[in-house]
Amino acid sequence: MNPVTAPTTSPVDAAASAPRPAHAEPTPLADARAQLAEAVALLGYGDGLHQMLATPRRELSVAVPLRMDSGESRLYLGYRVQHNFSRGPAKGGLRYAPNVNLDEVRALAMWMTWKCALLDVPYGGAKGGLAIDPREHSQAELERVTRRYTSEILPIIGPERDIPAPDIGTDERTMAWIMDTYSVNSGYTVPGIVTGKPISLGGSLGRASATSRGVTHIALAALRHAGLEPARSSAAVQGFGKVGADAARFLAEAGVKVTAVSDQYGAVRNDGGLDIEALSDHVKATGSVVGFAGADELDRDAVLTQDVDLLVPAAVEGVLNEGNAGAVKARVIVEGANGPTTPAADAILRERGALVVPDILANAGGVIVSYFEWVQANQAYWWRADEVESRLEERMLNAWRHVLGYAEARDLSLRTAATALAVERVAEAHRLRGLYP
Ligand SMILES: NC(=O)C1=CN([C@@H]2O[C@H](COP(=O)(O)OP(=O)(O)OC[C@H]3O[C@@H](n4cnc5c(N)ncnc54)[C@H](OP(=O)(O)O)[C@@H]3O)[C@@H](O)[C@H]2O)C=CC1
Ligand SMILES: O=C(O)CCC(=O)C(=O)O
Repeated sequence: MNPVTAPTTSPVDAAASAPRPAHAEPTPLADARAQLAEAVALLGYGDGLHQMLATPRRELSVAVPLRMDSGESRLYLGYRVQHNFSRGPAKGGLRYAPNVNLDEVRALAMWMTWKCALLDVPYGGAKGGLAIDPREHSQAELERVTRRYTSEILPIIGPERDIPAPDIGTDERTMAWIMDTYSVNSGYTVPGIVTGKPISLGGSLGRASATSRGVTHIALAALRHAGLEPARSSAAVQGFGKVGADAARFLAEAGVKVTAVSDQYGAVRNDGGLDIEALSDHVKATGSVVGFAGADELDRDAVLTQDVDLLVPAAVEGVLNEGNAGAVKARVIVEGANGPTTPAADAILRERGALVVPDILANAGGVIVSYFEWVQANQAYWWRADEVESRLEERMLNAWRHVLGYAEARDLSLRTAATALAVERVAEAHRLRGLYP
C-alpha cells in the first residue's frame, strides 16, 4: 500500500459557498458548507461575510516521513486547518485515520469554530489530520511520526495560537509526544500547547470522559424532552472508542438499556441490555466488540436502524444518509461523532419527527473540559474532579436550553438553531474587531 494519497484542492476554495450539483456525492465539507449556508440565509448575511465564514483562515499541508522499525521508510500526508480565530486561539483535535484528507479536515475545523462559539469557550476552530492507520504501527513508529508531524506544524501552533487535542486514532500518549516536541523546541515545558494529555503532565481530571459525559447529559435531557423516561428507554451506540464506550457506560449507569453497539469490525446486540463493563473487558482483550459472549452478532451498520429510543452515532461522518435515514427507528439521535448526519438525512429524520441533537452541541463536552484543562495549565492550579464535572454539566445543559428555546421560538431544527447561534457569535466578533463591516 502506498500511504501517500492524492493531494486535494487548493487552500482557498473560491466555491466555498457555491451550491453543489444535485448529483454530487455528499462529503463532510459539502455538508458543513450546506449547514453554514442555511444559517447565513436565516441570519440574512451577505456574500462577503458568507465567504469569510466559509473559508479557513490558514491551512498547512505537510509531508511526514517515517522510518519504520524494519528500516523501511514511508511518507504520510498531514494537515492542520485553522478555520477561524476571531474569538480566540484555534482549537481542535488531531485525527489519525487512513482516509483523512484536506477537505475532511476543513469540515472538522469549521465545526470546531461553531462548537466553541456555541458553548462560549474563547476559541476559534481548528483540526488536524494524518492519513495513517495507527493500527498498522508500533508505539515507537507512532511516536516518531507524531514528533515529526508536530515539528512540521510547529510554526502555526502554540498555547495562544492553536491547541491540539485527541480525536479519532489519537490519545493522551499522542498529546504527551506533541507536548514534549513543542516544549523541547521552546526550551521550557509548555503544558498549555495541548489538551487531553496525561494527568501527570498537567492534564485535567475528567477530560478523558468529558465528551461522553456531555453526550449523556444531552441524551438524558433530549429523551425527557421527547417524553421518554431514560430508565424506561433503550439505546444503540455506533463506535466503541473514546466517545462511544464511555457514552454507553454512562447511559447504562443512568438506567438506559443499551441494546446494541458497534465498532469498525461489526456490531453486537442483546435486547435485554448489554453488560457494558464486561463488553469493555472483551474489547480490551480482543480489540473489538465482535465475539462478545454476552450478545448476538449483528451486521455492523444495522446498529443504526435498531428499534431503540435513542441512537448515538459516535464513530465517523456521513453514516446517517439518504440511503438509510428512512430506516432509522430511534426517536432521539444524539451526535457523539462530528458530522454523522448528512443534510439529506436531516430532512428525512425531521419529516419523521425524530429529534436530532447536533454534534456542535451534543459532543461539546470534550472541548469544554479541554478549555478547563488549558485554563488550569495556564494558572498551574488544578481543579477537583467534581468541580470539573459540575461545571461541564452546567455548561452543557445551559447550551441545550438555549438552543432548544431558539429552535422552538422559530420552528427550526436543533441543528439550524445551534449553527445560527454560533455563526452569529463569530460574525459579531468579526464585526467588533473591524475585520468585516
Ligand atoms: N475524542 C473526543 O474528545 C471527541 C471526539 N469527537 C468525535 O467522536 C467520534 C469518535 O471519536 P473518538 O471516540 O475519539 O475516536 P476513537 O478512535 O477513540 O474511536 C472511534 C470508534 O469508531 C469506530 N468506527 C470507525 N469506523 C466505524 C464504522 N464505520 N462503524 C462503526 N464504528 C466505526 C472505531 O472502531 P474500532 O474500535 O474498531 O477502530 C472506534 O470504536 C469522531 O467523530 C470524533 O471526531 C467529538 C468530540 C470530541
Ligand atoms: O478538545 C478539543 O480541543 C477538541 C475536541 C474535538 O476535536 C472535537 O470536539 O471535535
